[in-house]
Amino acid sequence: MLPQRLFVITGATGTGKTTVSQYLTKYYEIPRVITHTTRPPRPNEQNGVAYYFETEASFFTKHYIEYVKYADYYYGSSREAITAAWAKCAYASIVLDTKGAVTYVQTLGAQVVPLFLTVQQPAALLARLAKRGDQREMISQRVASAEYERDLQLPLELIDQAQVIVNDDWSTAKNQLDQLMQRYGITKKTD
Ligand SMILES: Nc1nc2c(ncn2[C@@H]2O[C@H](COP(=O)(O)OP(=O)(O)O)[C@@H](O)[C@H]2O)c(=O)[nH]1
Ligand SMILES: Nc1ncnc2c1ncn2[C@@H]1O[C@H](COP(=O)(O)OP(=O)(O)O)[C@@H](O)[C@H]1O
Repeated sequence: MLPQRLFVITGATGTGKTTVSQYLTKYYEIPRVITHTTRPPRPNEQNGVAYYFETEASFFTKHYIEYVKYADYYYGSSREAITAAWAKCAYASIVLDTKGAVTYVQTLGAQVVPLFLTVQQPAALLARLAKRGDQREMISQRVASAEYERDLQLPLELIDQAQVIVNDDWSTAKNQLDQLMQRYGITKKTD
């Protein structure tokens, strides 16, 4: 039986975490663990697909491995959700802020494969967020947050552990992901 592994995808807003998780689902059939948030949905985000969208009252009725406050909203992930993803597949991915990524490495140890996404010029992220359809006030609020600033840097706790993916160019990042999947013996399903 394959060992159960969790690809923890982390990095600042706009660096491509969701894009990477969608790529792993589409081409490697790796399901993403859906987390909970009190942030309002963006255009095209569906409840139960992008996140479980919660009110502050409903958020605190769930059982979390960890939860964080990020740019004024709560985000949390449950052990039940990971167990459900692993029931479908030996591998799963989850998209977390760097604080959550560190907690996962410390809690699940070798089962976690952290991927840290970055870009050489963080200023380029603003245009990506606008193109994604984020509202201007939400972009300003996000980039002004201490969490955004923090997540631009690889945390000390992940320095020897994380695969760093510089996502300036998507085809280069994709190649790096394909090589990583090969190393874990995970075959590409479609091209
Ligand atoms: N620690 C933790 N972080 C989460 C969780 N769910 C989402 N996040 C992170 O919260 C941050 C904000 O997410 P979001 O508002 O969707 O912004 P995005 O990074 O621009 O897509 C991102 O770094 C997400 O990876 C969670 O359950 N726990
Ligand atoms: N290498 C890239 N070059 C240009 N745009 C990109 C690249 N990778 C992702 N994007 C786009 O940037 C936006 C933010 O990516 P996303 O995956 O939503 O980031 P995150 O989940 O980290 O906030 C999306 O519209 C996505 O399509």
